[in-house]
Amino acid sequence: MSLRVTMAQLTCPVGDIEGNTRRIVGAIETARDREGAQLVVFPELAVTGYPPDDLLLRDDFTRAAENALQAIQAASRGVTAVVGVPLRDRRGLHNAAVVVQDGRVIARYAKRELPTYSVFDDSRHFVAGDSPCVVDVAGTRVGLSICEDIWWPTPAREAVAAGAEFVVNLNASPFHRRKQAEREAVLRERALDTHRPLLYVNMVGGHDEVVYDGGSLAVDAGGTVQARAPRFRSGLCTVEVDTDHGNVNGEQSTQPSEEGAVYQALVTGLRDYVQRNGFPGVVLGLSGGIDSAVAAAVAVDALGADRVQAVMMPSRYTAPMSLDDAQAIARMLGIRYQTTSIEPIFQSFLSSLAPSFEGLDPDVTEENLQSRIRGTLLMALSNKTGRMVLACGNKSELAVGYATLYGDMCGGYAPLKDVYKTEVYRLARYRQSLKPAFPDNIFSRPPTAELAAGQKDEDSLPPYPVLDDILERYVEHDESEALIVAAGHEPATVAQVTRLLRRNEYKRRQSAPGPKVTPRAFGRDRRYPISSGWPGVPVTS
Ligand SMILES: Nc1ncnc2c1ncn2[C@@H]1O[C@H](COP(=O)(O)OP(=O)(O)OC[C@H]2O[C@@H]([n+]3cccc(C(=O)O)c3)[C@H](O)[C@@H]2O)[C@@H](O)[C@H]1O
Ligand SMILES: Nc1ncnc2c1ncn2[C@@H]1O[C@H](COP(=O)(O)OP(=O)(O)OP(=O)(O)O)[C@@H](O)[C@H]1O
Ligand SMILES: NC(=O)CC[C@H](N)C(=O)O
Repeated sequence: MSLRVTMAQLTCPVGDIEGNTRRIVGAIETARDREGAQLVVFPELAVTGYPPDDLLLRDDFTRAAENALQAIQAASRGVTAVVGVPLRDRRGLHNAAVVVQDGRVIARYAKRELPTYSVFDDSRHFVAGDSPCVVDVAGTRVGLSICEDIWWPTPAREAVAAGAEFVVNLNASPFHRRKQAEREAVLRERALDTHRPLLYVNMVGGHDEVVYDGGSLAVDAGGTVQARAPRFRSGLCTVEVDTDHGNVNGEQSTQPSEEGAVYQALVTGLRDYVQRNGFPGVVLGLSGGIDSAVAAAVAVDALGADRVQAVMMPSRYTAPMSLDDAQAIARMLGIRYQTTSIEPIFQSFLSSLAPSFEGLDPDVTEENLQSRIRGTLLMALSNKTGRMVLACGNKSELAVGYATLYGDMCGGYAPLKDVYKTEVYRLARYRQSLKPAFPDNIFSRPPTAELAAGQKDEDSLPPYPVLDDILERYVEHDESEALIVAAGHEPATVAQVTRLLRRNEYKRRQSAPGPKVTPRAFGRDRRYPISSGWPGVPVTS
């Protein structure tokens, strides 16, 4: 027997039940009429988008999602579709999949493994299912599973024990570096365990702090990937599942490089944040440094050059080279560019504060004032034009608090929030290889905040390759300080970095959201207390 199945790799914005229903109905019709599909499989919670978070606590929301099934049901004449939707039964609310066939609902399946780690919070809203679900589609028995289910052995094993000839898996699986390889390894393990083909259908698009990268997969019973859908692009991917031989026939689309995937995740995250929140464009401070240069390139690739506005705001500390480089970046990217000196405002602030600061030496206070003046000017431009401000800081800076609250941290979205400084350089090189966007200077100049005379980042912080390695070990791998020292880092440097990391949780908590691209991002993913007595900070009460 063989079954023609369309993996509907859709974009499903959270809360847009009406729009998602339209997209699902359209995909069912196209899959049936154009692709000749007998079965169409959608991503996890395609009706509501994922994760709807506490919208799920509202009866009116879950009822609207359930009502949407009527239109989807009606569209299923002559075909079978598996659609992700929250469903309530007498046990509570489930993260469910509904099977519609020929205008009728023929089965309901409740997700069994509810992830409550990383960015996921399924147990907060859902009750876990406890049994497999196998449906008959044109004489072939198909087992159902939802996202996290496939990362564990039991759900697929039990579906096969209940007669499934292959298993479909509905996903809302967020991107991070090397995630696709992790998925392929898990699917291989599951196929080898069950001796059945598996179809893995993922979502596409940016939702606040996560990005779905698509890349739906079809794996044969021997665990070999036989079809790969494009990454970061919505569309239909149709495969033929041969259940007699445990084989799958489909197309292999070209996959991006590791750097290309991270860059596309940033572009997708920013584009969808701006679109879903209705901004006409973005505005950013362009300093001539590498962070704002890469943020500007991401914005151009996400929105088009005409929706990106850059402002150079020089002070007495701005080197002529910074002005030249900022102008060159703006010209190469083709974006609107203006120069607004902060000097008169800075001068006026200093005069107003002079009586209060009498007898006190200049310090970081005066540095931060410049940054806050820039933030204020950018917010004024935002208010006047409707364009959202981009915060251009990177993960290394945010980790150690090397950023100014209400200054360079000001903004609605931070595209580089989960990108270490060393990765910013790699992304800049990747982007430059596609189409020149930056003058060579930005690769060779030592990073500087230019908030004081002759300032360099490395005066305050360890060299970025050292800093980033310590951060990755501490943040992503939870390594102890002793382990990081044993890996070859200076004890004093490790102590400095981890102390700064712990002390700056308050700053990160006030930072703009940005797209997760590492296995552990600040924000929804890494949840640490702000006030904490661990380790060894005595609590005074
Ligand atoms: N636990 C806590 N909970 C809540 N609030 C807390 C807090 N601890 C301090 N604070 C508050 O935070 C303030 C300190 O934070 P903040 O004012 O940001 O200032 P701060 O962290 O002291 O300084 C900002 C640093 O970022 C550097 N930097 C690097 C690159 C670029 C830029 C730029 O701006 O372009 C800046 C700059 O050179 C400086 O070293 C304190 O004065 C206090 O008001
Ligand atoms: N002179 C300036 N004009 C406009 N914006 C600025 C200026 N200086 C700083 N900014 C803004 O503040 C942010 C933080 O500055 P920071 O120096 O950390 O980054 P950068 O200049 O982009 O890169 P680098 O760290 O490599 O110098 C910048 O990304 C930019 O958005
Ligand atoms: N929505 C989910 O259940 C996702 C969990 C899964 N392990 C993933 O990230 O791919």
